[in-house]
Amino acid sequence: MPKVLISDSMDPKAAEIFRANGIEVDEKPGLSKDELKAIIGDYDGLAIRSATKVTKELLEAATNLKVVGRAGIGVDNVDIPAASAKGVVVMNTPFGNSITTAEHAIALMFAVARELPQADVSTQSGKWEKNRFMGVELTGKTLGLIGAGNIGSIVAERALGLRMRVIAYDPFLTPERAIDLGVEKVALADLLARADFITLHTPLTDQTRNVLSRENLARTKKGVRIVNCARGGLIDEVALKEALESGHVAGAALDVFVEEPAKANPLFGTPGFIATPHLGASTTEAQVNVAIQVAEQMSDYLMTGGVTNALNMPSLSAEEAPKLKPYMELAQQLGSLIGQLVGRHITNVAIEVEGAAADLNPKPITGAVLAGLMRVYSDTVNMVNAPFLAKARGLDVREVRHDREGDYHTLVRVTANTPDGPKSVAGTLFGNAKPRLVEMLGMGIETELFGEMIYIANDDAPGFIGRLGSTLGEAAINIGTFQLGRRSAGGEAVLLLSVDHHVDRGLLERIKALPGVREVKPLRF
Ligand SMILES: NC(=O)C1=CN([C@@H]2O[C@H](COP(=O)(O)OP(=O)(O)OC[C@H]3O[C@@H](n4cnc5c(N)ncnc54)[C@H](O)[C@@H]3O)[C@@H](O)[C@H]2O)C=CC1
Ligand SMILES: O=C(O)CCC(=O)C(=O)O
Repeated sequence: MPKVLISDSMDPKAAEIFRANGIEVDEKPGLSKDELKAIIGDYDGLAIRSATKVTKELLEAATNLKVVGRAGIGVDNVDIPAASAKGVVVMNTPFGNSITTAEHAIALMFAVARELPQADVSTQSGKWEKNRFMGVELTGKTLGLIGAGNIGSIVAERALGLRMRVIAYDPFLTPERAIDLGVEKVALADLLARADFITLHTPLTDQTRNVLSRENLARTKKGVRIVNCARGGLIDEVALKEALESGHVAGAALDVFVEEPAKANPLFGTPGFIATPHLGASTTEAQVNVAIQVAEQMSDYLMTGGVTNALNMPSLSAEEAPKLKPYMELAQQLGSLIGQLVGRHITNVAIEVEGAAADLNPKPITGAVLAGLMRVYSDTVNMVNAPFLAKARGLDVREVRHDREGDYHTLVRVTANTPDGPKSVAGTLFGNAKPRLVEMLGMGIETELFGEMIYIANDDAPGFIGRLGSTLGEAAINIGTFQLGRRSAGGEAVLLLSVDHHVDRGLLERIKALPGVREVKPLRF
């Protein structure tokens, strides 16, 4: 039974869903880094929000971990390259809290326009400072969105409803989408110069870090009001404090900070400044959404291999997964066979699909071929880390999709280029479900690939099979299946046999010494 740890506070629905799926679950929010490291080795899955930091160090201790699920959007608390290298899938829930976070941005925009928190503190302290709190209307003002993805788009929609004019800086926003949203796509400099309000909705990346730097803050319109419900690090906090103090920025509301939890921050106490403790996603609705979604996605992966919203491997929809599963098994077997045949001498690999296979998403098939192939380098390789391992080894991978109709209704062929020339293997599915090898090194041969097998290349000559049978019999090795293929009568032949027992090196040497044998290799699937 797989085990999942929920290490941040999460709606109880998550644990319910894990249990309903036959997964054991422990809920331990608030563990220290060392406490988490000490127990993480027991778990197959880790469900988190933003407090848990999934570092390289934690991943090294996570010897059984298969999946990290982020109940939320931002994954800057997960070292994704390290997770990928370890073969751990990282998933998020990209939509569950978008409306809630957009609403928080709108709420902060109102709060900063009318200084609501400051007015509340003043009023409850017995002052009646009607003249102190002179606000501004949102109607007719220009809102500048930095980032117009899911959350930015919802903010735009709401702001247009409030009769604001919306301009957006987002290099990935297409002109068509901008028209659909009713926003004007602008350059950053234009946005800074024109916006009365700026809200930020991008992830924190090397490109977005400090997007509101000291220089860019200086380029904003005097009296601008700024809201950040995305990530700390998008704004230079010290420069923002100084801009608030000088009056260049009239107000700022931040939900996110460079250092979180933000127990102390340069901005605290600055006039015109409002803070919330990373509450963007904190509504009952959003927390239920993300808890359900993350638990369903993780359960699906742990119990069936289905992949949704993964950040480091191709997704497999519930519709695609059953169709792709036998292909992935076939692809993994073919990758494994070619890897075992040619060892580490591969410089590039081509994965060709034709017939029914050509209509499928090629990425999972490629991932599975590489997972099989890269086993020659590592025992811990899987679909997640195989493409990274292949890249690290400088393996050039090509996907080819043929429209032609071949001899088989569906076919996957894997060709590896080696210093001795190209070597290929191909397979099909019997009954759309059972993987079968149908071609090996250019010769037709039909067999399942399973358990312990022996590959022999030999001269096609009378008496060979008898001698081979006797050699195996003398070693008390029982043959399970036995398949032959040959290039031409009396020419090169290949033989694939499955055996019920492990074949030791001595026996392989004796087979190799038989007359007519060109090559012998043990295979394991
Ligand atoms: N405060 C909170 O509790 C929450 C914060 N968030 C934060 O909000 C961020 C945005 O979330 P979504 O809208 O769902 O993500 P998204 O991926 O749908 O949108 C992000 C947008 O940023 C744009 N972008 C990327 N690089 C950019 C750049 N250099 N300059 C300008 N735009 C750029 C992208 O093109 C994309 O349209 C998340 O990454 C997360 O960090 C999300 C949920 C809750
Ligand atoms: O889980 C939370 O409260 C934070 C949500 C968040 O920041 C995100 O989804 O990116």
